[in-house]
Amino acid sequence: MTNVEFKPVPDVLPEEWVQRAKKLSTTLLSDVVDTPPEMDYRIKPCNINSVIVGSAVTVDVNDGDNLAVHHAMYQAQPGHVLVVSAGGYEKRAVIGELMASAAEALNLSGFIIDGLIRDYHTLAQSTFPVFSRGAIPGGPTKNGPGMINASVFCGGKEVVPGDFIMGDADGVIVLPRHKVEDALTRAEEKGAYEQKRLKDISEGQIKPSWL
Ligand SMILES: O=C([O-])CC(=O)C(=O)O
Ligand SMILES: [Mg+2]
Repeated sequence: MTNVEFKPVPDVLPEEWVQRAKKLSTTLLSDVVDTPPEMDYRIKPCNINSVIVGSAVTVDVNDGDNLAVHHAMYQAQPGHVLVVSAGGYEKRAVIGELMASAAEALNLSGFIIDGLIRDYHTLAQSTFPVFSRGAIPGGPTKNGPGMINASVFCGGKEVVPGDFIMGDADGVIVLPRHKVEDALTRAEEKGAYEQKRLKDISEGQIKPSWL
């Protein structure tokens, strides 16, 4: 018996969305949606080069406890992002290099933690995406309780299981699935405009035409 509760695991994202998003950025997607999609700006990647795109598997934990995160890792499938609602707790880490290594071996897409991590030196050099509010030496308890795949708040944003998650050096955004197709198309258009502007700047046409 465990004191961790489970709800159904959401679908992964269509691979086409993942590939299109990986050519874009959180800033381009943020520019084209009407409601601010960002989590708290302090949730950042351990490795500045990390890019994460995937479908949210949510985990709700008590302060500094990670029992439910362990369970969620073995429920999730390749293409899932583990979104851990850890209440911004600042006295213990929720995961470290052992859990990140196991998640990578399971081909999960990465972690978004509304709390702290440890083993930062390793995670800062790892290509496996881990986003958090920072690092602390103290480790988690493993007592539970916890809830997997209920709607949660993470970094001030509601995350519904299966939501589109993207993170990069600028932070993490969350989109409900019904907004993704349109957002990708509009972000691609904005991206093409920005490429054109950069080319113009490099060729000496510095002042934008709209000014
Ligand atoms: O002990 C833990 O659960 C967290 C940790 O340091 C690791 O995953 O390496
Ligand atoms: Mg460790």
